Amino acid sequence: MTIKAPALNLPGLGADPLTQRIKEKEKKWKYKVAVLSGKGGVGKSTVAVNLTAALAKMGYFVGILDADIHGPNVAKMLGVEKEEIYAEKFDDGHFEMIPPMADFMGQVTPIKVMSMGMMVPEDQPIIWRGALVTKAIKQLLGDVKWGSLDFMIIDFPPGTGDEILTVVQSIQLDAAIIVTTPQEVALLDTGKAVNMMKKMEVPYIAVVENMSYLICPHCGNKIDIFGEGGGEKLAEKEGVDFLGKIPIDLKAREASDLGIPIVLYGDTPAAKAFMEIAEKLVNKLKEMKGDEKKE
Ligand SMILES: Nc1ncnc2c1ncn2[C@@H]1O[C@H](COP(=O)(O)OP(=O)(O)OP(=O)(O)O)[C@@H](O)[C@H]1O
Repeated sequence: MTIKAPALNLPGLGADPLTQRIKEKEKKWKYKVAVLSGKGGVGKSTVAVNLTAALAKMGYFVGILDADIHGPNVAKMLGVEKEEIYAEKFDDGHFEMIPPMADFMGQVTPIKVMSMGMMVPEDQPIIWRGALVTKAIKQLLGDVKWGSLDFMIIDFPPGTGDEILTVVQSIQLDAAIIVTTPQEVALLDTGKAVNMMKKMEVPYIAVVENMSYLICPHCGNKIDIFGEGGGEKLAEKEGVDFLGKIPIDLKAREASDLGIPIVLYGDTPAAKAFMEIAEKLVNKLKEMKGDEKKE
């Protein structure tokens, strides 16, 4: 007896339950923003965490997904690294992890955090190969009880690898924020990340320049140690937006080690720059989606 052949149940074709769950969850996230960088160490996670905290400070409900499988630091930067993660079991047998909320000095914030670092045992080295990366990222999107969010912020590893591809193929990103520093070596790689986002047809692409200048702690003067405008010129050349510059903040390391974002740590020039960048981003996204602008 022959029967009509069923379609192959391949991941990515929309037939598998995890892909379906991601699609359902995505409907409850208003704005989806990726934070990435061409080069490592430029402060991408610092920008992702502070953008998240700035949005929370503005009254938004924010989820942050740390998709940096090689160096997941977001949870530590938000002070939730040692949390025990609980999960809910569903009737069909799948589990969903419950993301912890970040709290600073006893005050709970509207920030839900989920990081690869929380989900893999610290004492077991994992060799991250393509299929593993894809599965892990998809689980962090679809097997987490994210609920309704104003913003879903995703922090990626540096470069243009599998993690970004998986996310872009799984959900419809609204924006990609590409972090650079003013140095030539960083700018070269930043151009590649911008072009990847263009190829992926992400609707809004913008560059942020981190560690751009120093404010002299004694005299309050701005010191341009790297010369002017590398990130801004690159954005202009590539035809994407430039969202702003963040100065070197001498309190950044202290804040990061304490698990407190700079924007919640003190009234520093970097904190002010992060708030301005977050406001510009909110206004841009609202404008794009035809939502009411923040005054
Ligand atoms: N504006 C800033 N002023 C001072 N220090 C900063 C600033 N931004 C980031 N840093 C510091 O630079 C270091 C690297 O930052 P971060 O971990 O955010 O970079 P990254 O690009 O995410 O790194 P990776 O390549 O590992 O993903 C950290 O010690 C952080 O505290």
